Amino acid sequence: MRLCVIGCGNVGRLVAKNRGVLGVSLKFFDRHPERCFEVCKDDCEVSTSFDEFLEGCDLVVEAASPEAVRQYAPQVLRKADMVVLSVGALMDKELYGRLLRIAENYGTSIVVPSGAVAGIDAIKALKNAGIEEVQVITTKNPKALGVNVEEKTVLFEGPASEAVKRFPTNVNVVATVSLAAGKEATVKVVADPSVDKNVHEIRVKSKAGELYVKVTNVPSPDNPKTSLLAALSLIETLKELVKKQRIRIGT
Ligand SMILES: NC(=O)C1=CN([C@@H]2O[C@H](COP(=O)(O)OP(=O)(O)OC[C@H]3O[C@@H](n4cnc5c(N)ncnc54)[C@H](O)[C@@H]3O)[C@@H](O)[C@H]2O)C=CC1
Ligand SMILES: O=C([O-])CC(=O)C(=O)O
Repeated sequence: MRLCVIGCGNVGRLVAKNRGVLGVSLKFFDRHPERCFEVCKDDCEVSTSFDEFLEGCDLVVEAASPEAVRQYAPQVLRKADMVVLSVGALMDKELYGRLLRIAENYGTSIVVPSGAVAGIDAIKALKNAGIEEVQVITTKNPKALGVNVEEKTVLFEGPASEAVKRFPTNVNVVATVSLAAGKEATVKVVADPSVDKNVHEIRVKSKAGELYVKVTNVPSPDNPKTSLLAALSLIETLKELVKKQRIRIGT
């Protein structure tokens, strides 16, 4: 199995480290190819042309940016299944619809890992009973959010589709929650100098009950915006996709 990864940053590096566990051969692409040469050393391939990168891929992982989803997903889905981490891009209804149509026509799939949040399994299940309300509060250190504030400050309040535009590489989770719920989440983004974790609180009200989930994530050492859990969630998703599972746990 050849796994092709767009993005040689923090998450791409962790995929490379887990190559043995996944039992795949790896090929990387990044607009900064030097990052891929650093990640790969001698034991994986690096492409500097996207067309060449796509050749022979069994599964493609996007671990780059929402812009990369817009740029490459239409081409990828004509050839292979694609795991998308920059889920915020899918809040664009036109792009979302277009990608689903391509996937339908070419028999491929888009896979969205739970990423930096928990509870996606229950949200999906609750959707079957009808979801009335979905809220997400994301709190991070100001440095992770790229702002300089001295005290706890609400930076944004509004719908998920606006939140992902304002913070494209900080709140992809609100898109994942919205897609799982089939309803756009209302979002609050908070910068708090007293926190050194990436905290996401999810509240869902449904006819089958209420859900409150809080994750307090350790940031990745190489990119404080991205929780370690997001990369670990991708690794777990990839294990399920590349290896024949004799048992599947969770919805
Ligand atoms: N779904 C989720 O729960 C989460 C998603 N993420 C997202 O996952 C993605 C990867 O995260 P990290 O590895 O921490 O980011 P990173 O910034 O460390 O690495 C991203 C790499 O992708 C490359 N890249 C970006 N746009 C590109 C493009 N258009 N074409 C080619 N290369 C491009 C960059 O040069 C960089 O090397 C980010 O978009 C991040 O926001 C992060 C955390 C949680
Ligand atoms: O990793 C996190 O805590 C959340 C994040 O950056 C995102 O959703 O884009």
